[in-house]
Amino acid sequence: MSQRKLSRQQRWRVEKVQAERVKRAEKREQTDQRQLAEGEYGPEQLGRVVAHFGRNMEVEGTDGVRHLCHLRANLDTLVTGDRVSWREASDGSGVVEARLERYSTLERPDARGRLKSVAANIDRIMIVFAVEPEPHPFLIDRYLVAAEATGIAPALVLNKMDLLDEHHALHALASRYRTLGYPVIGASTRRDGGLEDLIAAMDDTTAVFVGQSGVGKSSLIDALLPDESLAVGELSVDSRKGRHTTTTARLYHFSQGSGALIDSPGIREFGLGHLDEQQVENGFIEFRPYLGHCRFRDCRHRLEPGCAILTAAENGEILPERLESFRRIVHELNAPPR
Ligand SMILES: Nc1nc2c(ncn2[C@@H]2O[C@H](COP(=O)(O)OP(=O)(O)OP(=O)(O)O)[C@@H](O)[C@H]2O)c(=O)[nH]1
Ligand SMILES: [Zn+2]
Repeated sequence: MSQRKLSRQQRWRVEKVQAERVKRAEKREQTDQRQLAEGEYGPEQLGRVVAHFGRNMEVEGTDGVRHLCHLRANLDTLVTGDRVSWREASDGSGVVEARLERYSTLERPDARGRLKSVAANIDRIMIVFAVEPEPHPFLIDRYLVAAEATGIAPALVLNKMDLLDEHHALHALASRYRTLGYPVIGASTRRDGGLEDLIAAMDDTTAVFVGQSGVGKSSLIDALLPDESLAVGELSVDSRKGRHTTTTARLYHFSQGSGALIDSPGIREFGLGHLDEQQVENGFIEFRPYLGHCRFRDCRHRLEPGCAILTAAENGEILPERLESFRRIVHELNAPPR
């Protein structure tokens, strides 16, 4: 082995030449990769995230076919319901290149109490209540306020119509909400054609179903979706903190009509989280024309003189039941349950 001692200058020159070689090689590789990518991936196309697991997701193309995709490194995390631009690889998998702007998001607090998006581009929050368990108007109002705070239009679904008799007080309740401007859609999973109105009302929309336990959300969803679609949704995910099971929100298409549903246990619990006082005020849609017209700017609509909300209630423009719900929700905010 010949040992040649290089002068400092020689060594410097060799290093420089080598560095340039490395640089050229890197550049060539990048170009190769780009060419490879151009060749390997098809053209950009639109799609929708129908399930996601960290940086991997299922994307449904405009042809309705689902592809396992990964996310380009520089993109933020996506959520179910996101509309994306993606490209298909020769093996049927794909890469998501960009996210289209979201027109709505559903958020839930994470373990640390920070709000996190769980689903995007939802058109309707379907608040399910039922003939039994007997619905409490306060709870319906609570869901309505939470829905209004998202900017996503709520609708009410009165389920178990097969148990409803003609004189039932629920007719009055339904008409109260219709008068406020909310659609109230009757449904029954126990009656032929009992879901027709619901299917029609949800055409061309992506919805979520929320509502208290026992109102029949699972039964409705089972009846609306094609048989094979329910056994999915759970996936074990490795994270640095260890292995745990997460349940992702999933988008399903109805077997009839053109409606779709995004569902997960977390989404079903929507509406029970924290709201601030201003969201509560604004969540009572019939209060809106009066807000800002009270004598005191920080009026809380209790006993204050010159309160526009109280005056409207005295004049019959705001129902006493709704004012009562408002007070109860505000009270809960200030004295949260233990
Ligand atoms: N009579 C009648 N019963 C129904 C109807 N839909 C659901 N049920 C019954 O109501 C009960 C509750 O239904 P689920 O679908 O489990 O209700 P859920 O809202 O999913 O309840 P959680 O899973 O606790 O959130 C079950 O015993 C159903 O069989 C209906 O349209 N009519
Ligand atoms: Zn007031």
